Amino acid sequence: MFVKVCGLSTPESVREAVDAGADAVGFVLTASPRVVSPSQAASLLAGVPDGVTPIGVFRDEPVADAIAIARAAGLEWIQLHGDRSRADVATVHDAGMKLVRAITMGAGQDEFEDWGEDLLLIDAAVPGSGESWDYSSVAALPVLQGRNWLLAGGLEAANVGQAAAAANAWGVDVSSGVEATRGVKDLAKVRAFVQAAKAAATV
Ligand SMILES: O=C(O)c1ccccc1NCC(=O)[C@H](O)[C@H](O)COP(=O)(O)O
Repeated sequence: MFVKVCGLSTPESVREAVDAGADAVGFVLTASPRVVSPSQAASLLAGVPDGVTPIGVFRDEPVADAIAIARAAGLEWIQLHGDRSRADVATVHDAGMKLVRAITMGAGQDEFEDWGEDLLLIDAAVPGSGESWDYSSVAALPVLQGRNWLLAGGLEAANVGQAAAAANAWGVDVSSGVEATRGVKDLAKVRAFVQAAKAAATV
């Protein structure tokens, strides 16, 4: 099970996620209680070893702005939430970067198709809100079979195994479920989440 821990803003939380075995870490570079500046993201990157993928997270920014900000932070992967097009995917790849394309569970059928992104992320209606949804609603979608995609929205250590199984997910992403208060990561919750996700059955 691929595990991403998102919304990290301190060296301690990066270290905990990495030591626990996370495959990817997310730095939010858009308006959010978890926002970090490009220079903060750049210094947090120092704690991310080879083999763990650091990802810059954006919501409604034009794709060119997201690319420029991510570059300034030294990031090669970006996660784009909001209204996106196939052309945006090409723009990210033309810039030599990799893309996590985030959609909501209620997205139209076309958005679930493979647009050539490197990873798809299926999230709750409001990203980073901690809201859960009916994870089983995507389990049998033919368009997701054999795809690398991440389940997000309302996950925590206590439900990640069941949620991933219900959705038939390839990987998972968490933010709110590993926080003490909004925007403040709880290191014990980070570790417990990664361990629970890694112990869950993989598709
Ligand atoms: O975390 C935010 O505040 C945020 C703001 C704008 C766009 C994306 C944002 N977060 C993305 C994520 O952290 C994850 O992809 C996911 O939505 C986590 O959701 P949850 O575990 O329910 O907080």
